[in-house]
Amino acid sequence: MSEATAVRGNDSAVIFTQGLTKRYRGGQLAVDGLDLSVPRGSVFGFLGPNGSGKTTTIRMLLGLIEPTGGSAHVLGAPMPGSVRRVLPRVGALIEGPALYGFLSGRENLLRYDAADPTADPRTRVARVDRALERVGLSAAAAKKARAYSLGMKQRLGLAAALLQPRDLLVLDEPTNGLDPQGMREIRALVRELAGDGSTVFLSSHLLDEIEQVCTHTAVMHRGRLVTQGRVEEVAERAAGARGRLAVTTPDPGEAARVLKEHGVADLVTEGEELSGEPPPGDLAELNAALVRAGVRVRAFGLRRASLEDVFVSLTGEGFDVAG
Ligand SMILES: Nc1ncnc2c1ncn2[C@@H]1O[C@H](COP(=O)(O)OP(=O)(O)OP(=O)(O)O)[C@@H](O)[C@H]1O
Repeated sequence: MSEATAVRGNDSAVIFTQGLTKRYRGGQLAVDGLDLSVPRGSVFGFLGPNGSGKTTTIRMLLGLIEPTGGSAHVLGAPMPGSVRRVLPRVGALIEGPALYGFLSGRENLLRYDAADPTADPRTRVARVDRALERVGLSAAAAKKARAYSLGMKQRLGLAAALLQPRDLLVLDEPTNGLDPQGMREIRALVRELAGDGSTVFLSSHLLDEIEQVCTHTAVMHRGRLVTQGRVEEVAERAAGARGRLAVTTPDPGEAARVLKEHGVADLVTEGEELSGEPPPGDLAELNAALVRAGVRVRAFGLRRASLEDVFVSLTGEGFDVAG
């Protein structure tokens, strides 16, 4: 059936939850019966609008709060019971890194490394320099952290998560608050980290971020899982295997008539762009029919459904609603 089932079968899930649930003391059901399966080596995008339960889930996965129901396994071990065994193998960046503003970037990392009882002090400096280099902060390493931009602070947080080799990186909204350039840089860095073989689990409320960076995704809505799997599969599953037909033309009225006549359903016209459900059969014929009718076609093709389409079709709501 789904990717999740396959992963369960071959035991390669780095994160695996069953019925994971968190009800806060005030009664708020923040996460409701979550079954999550994160394949080894994936860049897994945990997607949902603000308030959909992402941070609560991450906090449970890292053993920072106790679930009120269900179970969570991280790197094969139950959480929060195995925190001591699991956390040294997990690099985490949650809710912005905690930094000392009066220390330089390098000094912050040296301190961070010194707080890790498993870190060998003799190799500390080399380790810190390698991490700084990895995130592109070598040149700014001597600057005080308070003079860092938000993007540089995020990089420094990532560097802290990378001091040791990690099997899993957990990043909670790593591009939150960054300008477009900062976002691009952090995304490129995440791709690079994933290329090194660790599994990356990142949360985001940005659909295009997940589409650009991730191999897999799980979509949350009001504490519940809406769908999960490979990004392309998730997009296809909800919108039908073929996606939507998209036509650009300066003759939208005539184009709409021809498309309808040829069985294109759910037709939407926005200026010179038309889109609709493609009819069965050869689309080349449809294109030829447009041209025969005198429609000047600028572009004609199938557009893959976006994660936004998926979210809207599965929840009946736009993505911007807060849970
Ligand atoms: N400590 C808490 N006590 C009570 N309710 C909480 C607590 N933390 C979060 N919540 C509620 O639980 C729900 C899920 O919040 P959570 O922070 O997990 O969502 P999120 O998807 O991470 O959103 P955001 O991106 O805004 O952080 C929200 O309705 C939130 O108000």
